[in-house]
Amino acid sequence: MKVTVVGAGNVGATCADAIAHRRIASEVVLIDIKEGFAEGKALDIMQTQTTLGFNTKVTGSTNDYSKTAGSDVVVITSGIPRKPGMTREELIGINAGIVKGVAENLLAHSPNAIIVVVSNPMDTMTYLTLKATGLPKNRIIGMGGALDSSRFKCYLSQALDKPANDIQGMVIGGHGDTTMIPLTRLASYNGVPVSEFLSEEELAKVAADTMVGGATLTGLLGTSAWYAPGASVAYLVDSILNDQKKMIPCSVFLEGEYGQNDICIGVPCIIGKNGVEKIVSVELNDDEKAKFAKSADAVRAMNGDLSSVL
Ligand SMILES: NC(=O)c1ccc[n+]([C@@H]2O[C@H](COP(=O)([O-])OP(=O)(O)OC[C@H]3O[C@@H](n4cnc5c(N)ncnc54)[C@H](O)[C@@H]3O)[C@@H](O)[C@H]2O)c1
Ligand SMILES: O=C(O)C[C@H](O)C(=O)O
Repeated sequence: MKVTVVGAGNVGATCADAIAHRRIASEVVLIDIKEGFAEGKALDIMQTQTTLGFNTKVTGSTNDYSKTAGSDVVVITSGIPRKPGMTREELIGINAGIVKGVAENLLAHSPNAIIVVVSNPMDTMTYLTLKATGLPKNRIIGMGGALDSSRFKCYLSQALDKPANDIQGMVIGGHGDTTMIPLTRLASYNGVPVSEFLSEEELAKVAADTMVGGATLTGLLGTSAWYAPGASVAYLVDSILNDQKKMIPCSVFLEGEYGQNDICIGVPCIIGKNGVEKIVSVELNDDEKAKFAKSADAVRAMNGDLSSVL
């Protein structure tokens, strides 16, 4: 199985590395516009083959899309990241043009690929990719909810002082500082609702920390995060390539689900070899429904700014 990752920067290279060393695909192609950059990252990853014990072939290319031909999955991470104090939404002006051009180049060489969109503002970039390519909605998946949910479980594990892998939880809604919806009501510690162990105030703090999880890291690092984002993309790609049918919150095109139409936003999905195989309808309470509608309004307003590229 072949995966192309566009953008050999922090997230793209970390994702390629995770796909290779976890043996998720037999071949990974990294591609970037910066001369020699993707080739260098690929060579560096290949030099971990014997110490990490994998056989995935990783190659790099400077803007030559013929090298990406026949990819089963393509991941778009190209574009600029935010700096401290910025929102993801402020990236739209530069990233929209990049994502649209990249998606067209990818499809010309891999007409059957499933596209995973990572570049921010991710929900709007996912919508743009869907509209610009005209591909069926099951083949366009925005990655954000997998990352936000892993941060949610990390903060829950710290508040509970319990192992993160014993915790279940999900974040839906937009992938934005104010649009994310950590579903604290449904989170559990080995099946026991976390509300049995944490007060309302403690749960509200976990939710608030989760929502600004990306901004907190951007403040600490001076640019946005890459280890958890890269690992989250690899987790999603694994579910596609190995037909794992995991339930992962992803930004996908809605046609009536969760009361929304003509929008890409985070909802729980079954992810397998056909991409989005099912959108799972979770019964939300009134407060969660109101938050989801508000989140969708904000994402839809951002989509309105795509008129110059669509
Ligand atoms: N969805 C998520 O959960 C999530 C998580 C982390 C980062 N991101 C987003 O991913 C994007 C990348 O972040 P990063 O930290 O890797 O940034 P980065 O600057 O480290 O890497 C981006 C790379 O894209 C390349 N690039 C730019 N235009 C290109 C083009 N037309 N074709 C090919 N490559 C091109 C650049 O040369 C650079 O190497 C940002 O928009 C960031 O906000 C999203
Ligand atoms: O925070 C960002 O800008 C990058 C990414 O969306 C993240 O959540 O880490």
